[in-house]
Amino acid sequence: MKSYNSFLVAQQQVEEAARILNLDKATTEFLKWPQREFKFTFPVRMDDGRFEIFHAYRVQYNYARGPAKGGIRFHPDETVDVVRALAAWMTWKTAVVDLPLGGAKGGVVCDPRHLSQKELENIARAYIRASADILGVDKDVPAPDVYTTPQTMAWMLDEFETIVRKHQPGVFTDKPLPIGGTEGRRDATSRGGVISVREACKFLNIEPKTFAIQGFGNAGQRAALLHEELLGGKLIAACDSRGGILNPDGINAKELVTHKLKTGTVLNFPGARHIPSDAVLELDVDVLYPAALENAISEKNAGLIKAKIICELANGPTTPEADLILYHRNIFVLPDILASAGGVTVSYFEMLQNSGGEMWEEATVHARLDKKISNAFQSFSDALREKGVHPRLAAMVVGVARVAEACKIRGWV
Ligand SMILES: NC(=O)C1=CN([C@@H]2O[C@H](COP(=O)(O)OP(=O)(O)OC[C@H]3O[C@@H](n4cnc5c(N)ncnc54)[C@H](OP(=O)(O)O)[C@@H]3O)[C@@H](O)[C@H]2O)C=CC1
Ligand SMILES: O=C(O)CCC(=O)C(=O)O
Repeated sequence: MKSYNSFLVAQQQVEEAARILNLDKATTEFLKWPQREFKFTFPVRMDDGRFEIFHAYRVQYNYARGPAKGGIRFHPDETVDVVRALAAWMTWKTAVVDLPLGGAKGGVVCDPRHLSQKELENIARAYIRASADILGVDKDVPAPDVYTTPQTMAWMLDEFETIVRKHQPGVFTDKPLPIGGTEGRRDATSRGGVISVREACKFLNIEPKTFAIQGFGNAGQRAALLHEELLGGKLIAACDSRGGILNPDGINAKELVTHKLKTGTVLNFPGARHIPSDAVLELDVDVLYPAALENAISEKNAGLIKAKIICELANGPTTPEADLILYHRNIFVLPDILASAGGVTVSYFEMLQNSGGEMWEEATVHARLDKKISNAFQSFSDALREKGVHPRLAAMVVGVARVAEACKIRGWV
């Protein structure tokens, strides 16, 4: 099977957008690379008394528009190139939703599924001891990503504040509420995605009656609940890393979330039959939500996809070859840098509340998020119409143009 280097994919996407925008050579080259990247190696004491050595990264891709921003992932397959790609996509994502932020991402090579809570805490704190000097409200602001949670942010914030010896809640977002988190952040990624599906359905004149979800963690679970609640559709299939389930008559999203939280998997959900995880991508549904990892949709399966709309809650789930196949098959891709921008948008609201000592009502967060995503969809659909390119390229054109403009105004290129 062909393997993908996500960073090469991210660089190719910049080149394509730069060509449409007629960017000069220096600007294009500058935007193809991270401005700063850090590699950390640290020992952590494990529950059995041994020390284990962990490798970790933080990539600050571009900060022309504001402090670098993006999650920290704990995953066994993490590499510097994956983190670079994720940091690049954060840069275009914050620009597409027009936030005064740059893009960053971090990662620790580890498998949380085989670590205790104490070991995870030790890793989180060690990561901050290694990186504290490059983080800050006006430098770089992390958040959770795959296999990290608000609890991870709480440990990281505590370690950071112990080092700097003052309260700095805005240095981490998607924190638990009692230490400065915001209402509405936990489901913000999925809420943003579902809002973008609502806008796409108006744009395409489609009714989002049935949907399937690949990946059933934070983003996937909340998408299941919110699609049902806001758009009224029926969930027919879902999967996680252990396998998938299908029930064409419909799966109650709330019951499936409860089942997943109780048993750790979507498997054995009453009334549904088992299917391979990847089969969830190929079902005949109105909307497909990839909500797991990169490169799930490639030239291998793009020809088999039957969804009308693909809403990319995951970062980088579709390869460039698949983008073209889907475009020519008239399947509408809501690209990650728009569809998954709800999370960072509400993270920005959290930063605003932390700096002003405010606590917004949940309804305020939801209304402001809706406005941001709806406006971003408008810029994206304008670019689609004006440039006549496939959806990811249209979104990239919006994001890259804004970042390039900020670099130029600063006199960088
Ligand atoms: N959290 C956020 O705010 C944001 C997240 N994203 C992106 O959304 C995606 C999911 O993140 P999030 O929900 O936070 O992460 P979680 O760790 O909460 O969930 C990840 C899910 O993906 C599943 N998974 C992993 N590998 C596979 C596979 N091969 N096939 C099917 N499922 C798989 C996991 O399965 P299992 O449960 O069995 O481990 C888990 O259910 C990532 O791409 C992330 O970068 C994007 C924007 C913001
Ligand atoms: O809220 C954040 O800063 C993290 C968002 C993120 O990591 C993402 O959008 O991929």
